[in-house]
Amino acid sequence: MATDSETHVLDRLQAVIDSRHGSDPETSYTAKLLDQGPEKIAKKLGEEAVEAVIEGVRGDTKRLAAESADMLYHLLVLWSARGVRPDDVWQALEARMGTSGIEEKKARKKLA
Ligand SMILES: N=c1c2ncn([C@@H]3O[C@H](COP(=O)(O)OP(=O)(O)OP(=O)(O)O)[C@@H](O)[C@H]3O)c2ncn1[C@@H]1O[C@H](COP(=O)(O)O)[C@@H](O)[C@H]1O
Repeated sequence: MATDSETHVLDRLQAVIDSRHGSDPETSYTAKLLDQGPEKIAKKLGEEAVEAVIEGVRGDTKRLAAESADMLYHLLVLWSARGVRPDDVWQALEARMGTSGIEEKKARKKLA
């Protein structure tokens, strides 16, 4: 069985988020978000993404890292609300490894 240090923090965070379905929104921010539904969570993710973009443009690396963490947390909450499994995303990324970004772009155009 994998220990905490062997399991990626995103997978551990996803497990905590998943466990918050049905928890008290007064004591859990995740439960509060999940109660509000995927549309509200997606809107919140958009706001967090904009904050990360702003720090990316400003170039403050510490603030960019902090805003990136906020953004990733909200993305994981959205995955949980919509039933996307992190492994699905990791597999999509794995499948693209070894192909260039340009090839990936051409493949997407063919699918469209
Ligand atoms: N990683 C996070 C995390 N990142 C950001 N946030 C929260 O996201 C919110 C973003 O701040 P904002 O100012 O944008 O929003 P806000 O004004 O607080 O909230 P809104 O009313 O606008 O929605 C803050 O309240 C942060 O605390 C997080 N809340 C929880 N987690 C993780 O989720 C776990 C479970 O949290 P609970 O469900 O709260 O127990 C925690 O142990 C953490 O590991």
